[in-house]
Amino acid sequence: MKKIAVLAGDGIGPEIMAQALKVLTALKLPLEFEEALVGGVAYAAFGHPLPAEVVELAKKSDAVLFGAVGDFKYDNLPRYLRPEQAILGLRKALGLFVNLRPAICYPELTAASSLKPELVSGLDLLLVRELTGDVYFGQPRGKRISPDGVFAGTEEGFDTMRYAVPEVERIAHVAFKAAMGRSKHLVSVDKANVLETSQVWRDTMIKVSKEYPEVTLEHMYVDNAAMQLVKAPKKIDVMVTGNLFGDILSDEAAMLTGSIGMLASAALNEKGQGLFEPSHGSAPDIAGQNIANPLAQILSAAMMLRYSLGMEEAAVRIENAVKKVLAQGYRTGDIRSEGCKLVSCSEMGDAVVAAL
Ligand SMILES: NC(=O)c1ccc[n+]([C@@H]2O[C@H](COP(=O)([O-])OP(=O)(O)OC[C@H]3O[C@@H](n4cnc5c(N)ncnc54)[C@H](O)[C@@H]3O)[C@@H](O)[C@H]2O)c1
Ligand SMILES: CC(C)[C@H](C(=O)O)[C@@H](O)C(=O)O
Ligand SMILES: [Mg+2]
Repeated sequence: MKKIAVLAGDGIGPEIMAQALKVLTALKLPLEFEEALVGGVAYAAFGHPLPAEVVELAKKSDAVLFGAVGDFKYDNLPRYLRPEQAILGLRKALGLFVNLRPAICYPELTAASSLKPELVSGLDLLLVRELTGDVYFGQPRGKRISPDGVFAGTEEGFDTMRYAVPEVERIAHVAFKAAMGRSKHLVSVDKANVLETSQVWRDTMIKVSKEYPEVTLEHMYVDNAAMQLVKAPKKIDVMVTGNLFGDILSDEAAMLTGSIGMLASAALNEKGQGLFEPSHGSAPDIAGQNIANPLAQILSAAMMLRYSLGMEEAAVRIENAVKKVLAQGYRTGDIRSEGCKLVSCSEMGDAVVAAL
């Protein structure tokens, strides 16, 4: 029996999580689920977005299935109490430095993509994002009275962008291994023309590339990468980048697949333990209406079966069921197209269960 920590969170989190649980339950796998509150709902109940018990639950579980956290009503809380700290805190506490975000454009969704069908048809791009370093976690950071410069004496915010060589090495190995199993072409994204952090990143990528002579390593500045993603995304197969650039580029990549509601995400540590969540947020604008797309959450559950639980066959069953419901014409509002069968969030979950 494998133990899954189920952390649905805020906004659409509980709505999409219910669909993923429906699908997992229908597969009759040896899984037991333990639910807990995180994010804004945990702050409201316990005064903290990530209670210590939840970290313990996550650590002793075989995997974490995460929904989404956040609500604009918490925007004025200090950073350490904001709902987003739940996901950031879990990534740090579990050492989840690998983030895999596959951007796959299913044939039926080429019309829903933000790009012309010919640019995205057949798209299957893997974004490998470093997840526990960079400006997200670098110290020092804070707010202070500016000590120098033109704006000295005024309030300023500051963060520290940093990457240590071993930190880049370990994500580089993940990315090169992924490239070895695919087209043997790796694009590393940085801003080495401006940032010291990126120079360390690039030098380390070049050093690690010597261990993978079959892989062609290409470097791209992040501004160009943002452009290439919409110009010719199929020229990119595996893309590796840091935490901040990866966050931004993954939302951009999501729109090539038709919707942010299609982009699954796996966060893994050295032991293969993982947290699985859709790449999108809590979508407060559509929460409570049963209209969110649950497919990224359902596909994240499939990634959980594959990467943390060794249940490849069940993962493939879910992915095939998703392909089937799309072929059958079922669409939530975000991926609707002419002639489709427009369904609610829960109806989409039911359709996937029926298609298993
Ligand atoms: N991992 C996470 O938990 C996570 C990720 C991103 C953002 N957030 C948080 O979520 C909150 C809202 O952030 P945001 O609005 O910038 O980003 P968002 O991803 O929540 O929403 C952006 C847009 O995409 C739409 N959308 C998102 N998911 C969808 C789905 N499954 N189906 C249909 N439409 C979908 C939303 O309706 C919205 O219009 C913020 O508090 C933010 O910090 C959390
Ligand atoms: C909610 C936020 C902290 C998170 C991030 O920036 O990593 C989200 O945008 C994501 O992409 O998972
Ligand atoms: Mg993001």
